[in-house]
Amino acid sequence: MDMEPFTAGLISLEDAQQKMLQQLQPISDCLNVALAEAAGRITAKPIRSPLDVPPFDNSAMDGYAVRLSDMAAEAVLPVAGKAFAGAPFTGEWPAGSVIRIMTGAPIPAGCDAVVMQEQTTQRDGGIVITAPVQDGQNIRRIGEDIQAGKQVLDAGVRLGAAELPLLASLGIAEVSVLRKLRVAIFSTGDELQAVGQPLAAGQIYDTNRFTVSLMLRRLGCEVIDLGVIADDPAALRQAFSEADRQADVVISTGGVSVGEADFTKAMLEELGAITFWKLAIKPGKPFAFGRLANSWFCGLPGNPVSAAVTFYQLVQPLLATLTGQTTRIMPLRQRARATQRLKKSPGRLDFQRGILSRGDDGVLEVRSTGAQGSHVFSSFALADCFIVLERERGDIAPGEWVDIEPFNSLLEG
Ligand SMILES: Nc1nc2c(c(=O)[nH]1)N[C@H]1C(S)=C(S)[C@@H](COP(=O)(O)OP(=O)(O)OC[C@H]3O[C@@H](n4cnc5c(N)ncnc54)[C@H](O)[C@@H]3O)O[C@H]1N2
Ligand code: MOO
Repeated sequence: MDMEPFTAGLISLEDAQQKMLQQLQPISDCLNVALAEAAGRITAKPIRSPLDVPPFDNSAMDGYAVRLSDMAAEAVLPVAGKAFAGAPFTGEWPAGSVIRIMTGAPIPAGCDAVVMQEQTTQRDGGIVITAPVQDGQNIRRIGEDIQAGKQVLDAGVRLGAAELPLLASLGIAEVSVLRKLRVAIFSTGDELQAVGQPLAAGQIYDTNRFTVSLMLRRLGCEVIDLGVIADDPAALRQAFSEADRQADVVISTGGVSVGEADFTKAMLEELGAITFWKLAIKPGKPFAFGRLANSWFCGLPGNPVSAAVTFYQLVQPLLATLTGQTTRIMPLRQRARATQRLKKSPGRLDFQRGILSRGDDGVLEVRSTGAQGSHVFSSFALADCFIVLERERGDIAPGEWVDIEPFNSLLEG
């Protein structure tokens, strides 16, 4: 097979993820926050419902509350009163009559069923029911959705628009969440200039610290930004130590390959211990992971696409695991049909950037964003998914099936 050179000895993404995640112990420090402040936070404990939901039997329809014993063909039933959501019927309910009832209103005592308005006609100052009535129809029973005491959320759940309204519906005003993870970041490279400053000859703008800090904030972390560190062992040693003192996780970018100004891996070996270095993925090969005295260390490659891809594929599951999350740790993969030729050298697992669409036959299809170099960040701005191409595969022909991972909120606008 025409293997890409220099891929022997690289570890697979799955092995790397497993080696990394199995070492981690989730944090446990927690605090109570008001529900309105809890978006993006992670539950520290399972949450149980203090209430039955619904809290009382109520009507699912606008119509009439009836007793089955009052039902008779063609009978004209007078309306004895009204029940609204928030204003129950509390009077006497004479035999042979019905109660007008609105959706959400408490079911009057003795009521067997609710008949929707459309299945009645008005006659002689009362109503006639025009369809058969089943015992219990259109009544939403107390506790039908959630019973008091039932666990509604696990520990380790990120609170978003699906979870917070549920807690609001249960009247839970405060929730116990994990403290934010503290993540220290720095970029390495003598060539890097901060955005907003003019570029001198040979300089480029620091993209990676922007990417990493944005993704960390989206994941709800507290970011400790140590700036740009020169390609100098003494400066790096100091940055590593300062970051390790302050953070749960330290993330650097650049200097992790084999060049003469690449000191990241040596620093990790000097101040801590390497778990692995060099993955069989493209982009992102020189990613390094290990332990410092107090924190976990991720050395992301300098190329901007490589830094973003390794953050997405490795740092994201690391942060999720450190906060006790157990579901949706890995990006979801699906199959799609390639609409065009995709260039691929065997040897590494490729994460190419793609654009999804539906074919005329309704099948999910994917096309490339174009140039896939690990310095071509414009490939992200056009893309809405990764095209994940297995290690051993070569070029993909039009019509072949490929794995895709739709971008999650880290990469979406
Ligand atoms: N002889 C070899 N050379 C390289 C190999 C290899 O296996 N053997 N691997 C290549 C791969 S793959 C990658 S990825 C890069 C990663 O290198 P480093 O992590 O050491 O990164 P640098 O050399 O510092 O920078 C690479 C590239 O990216 C630019 N860069 C760095 N930081 C930033 C930043 N914060 N924002 C924007 N751009 C950044 C930097 O200027 C370089 O152009 O190594 C290959 N080489
Ligand atoms: O594998 Mo490196 O991350 O291209 O470009």
